[in-house]
Amino acid sequence: MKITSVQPFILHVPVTGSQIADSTHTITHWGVVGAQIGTEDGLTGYGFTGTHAHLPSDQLITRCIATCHAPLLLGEDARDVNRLWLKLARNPALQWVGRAGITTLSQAAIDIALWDLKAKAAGVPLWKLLGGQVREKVRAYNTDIGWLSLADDRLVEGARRAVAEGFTGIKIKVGSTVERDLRRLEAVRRAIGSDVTLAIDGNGKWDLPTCLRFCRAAEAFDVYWFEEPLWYDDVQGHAELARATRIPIALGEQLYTHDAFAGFFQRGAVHWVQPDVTRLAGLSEALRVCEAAHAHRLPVAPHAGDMSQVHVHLSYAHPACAVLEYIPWIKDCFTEPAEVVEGHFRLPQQPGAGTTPTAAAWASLRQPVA
Ligand SMILES: O=C(NO)[C@H](O)[C@H](O)[C@H](O)CO
Ligand SMILES: [Mg+2]
Repeated sequence: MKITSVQPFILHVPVTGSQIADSTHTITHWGVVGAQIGTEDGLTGYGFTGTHAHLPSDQLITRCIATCHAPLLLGEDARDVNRLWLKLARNPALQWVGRAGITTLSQAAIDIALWDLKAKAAGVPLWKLLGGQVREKVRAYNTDIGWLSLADDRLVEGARRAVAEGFTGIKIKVGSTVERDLRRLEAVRRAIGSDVTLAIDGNGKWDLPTCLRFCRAAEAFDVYWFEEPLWYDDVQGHAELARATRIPIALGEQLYTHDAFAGFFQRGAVHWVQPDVTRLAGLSEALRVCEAAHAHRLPVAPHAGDMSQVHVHLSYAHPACAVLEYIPWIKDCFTEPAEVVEGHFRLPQQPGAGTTPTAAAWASLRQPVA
């Protein structure tokens, strides 16, 4: 299956309600920045990374795809996913400028497109290619009702709505002030009752004293996990917090390599592991993180950088995966949207990795790649 073309693309897709915010980011669109890989036998694979739709930095990624990674792929056999992953990740010049960052976001799009091709060539959904269904259902939790930009009453109303729609888990954002966030956490727990899992996500904003003060009070509300409480690379801080609170610590959406996860595993600084194929240079590295998490008996909850289009396949096929994030912004851009029915992700049926855009999205949402 010889690679004959590698074309970058950028789609900018509106978020729910025109703008959302967490403790660190305020965005109006999600960036689907990817690669379309053509082969001599007519199959086309699609892969993408996830961004905050900042066009100049999206174009850094597409330039990396077009000028750095594409020349390493043309003429190669698309089935050689492992060999090509190493060829790109260990290319001396590219390794020198970026073992983490633009080059890994660019490689994420390439690697996912190669897995899409592999599954399409086999005529099966990716979860089948990864070894088949290891669980009957994949439970969803809804993040799209928990933004920090929502007023208290809208937050509580959205939590109630998600539960009424069948979600058995939700996640709300924290990272404003301890007092405000505790008030919102209590109001949401009161509204949804004790049977719905309620996670919180700080997106790395607070320092350790603030987290310690918040967790002391927050433990009363049965918090399912505290996601990214501290700065993304702060292993020591997360290890101290993990020992000081009964609230499980979740992290991983900002980590670029399985080595970065290893540091948190070794220090007991994480309980819920959140790899993201769109940041980890693709599915190939995310699988290594899932294997490592499983070896440490830690559950995996992949981050929705792909809005779960690819992670729904991973979650059906890998024994370490336990629950999956639901953010619906981009699902209708794809020929098989990652859908949630009665609180669980539907099992994908189409051949491929769930990354094939619809003609309408391809035509209406495309942005210039250079
Ligand atoms: O942290 C997250 N999920 O767990 C979300 O990806 C971020 O909140 C969004 O990208 C908006 O910045
Ligand atoms: Mg998060």
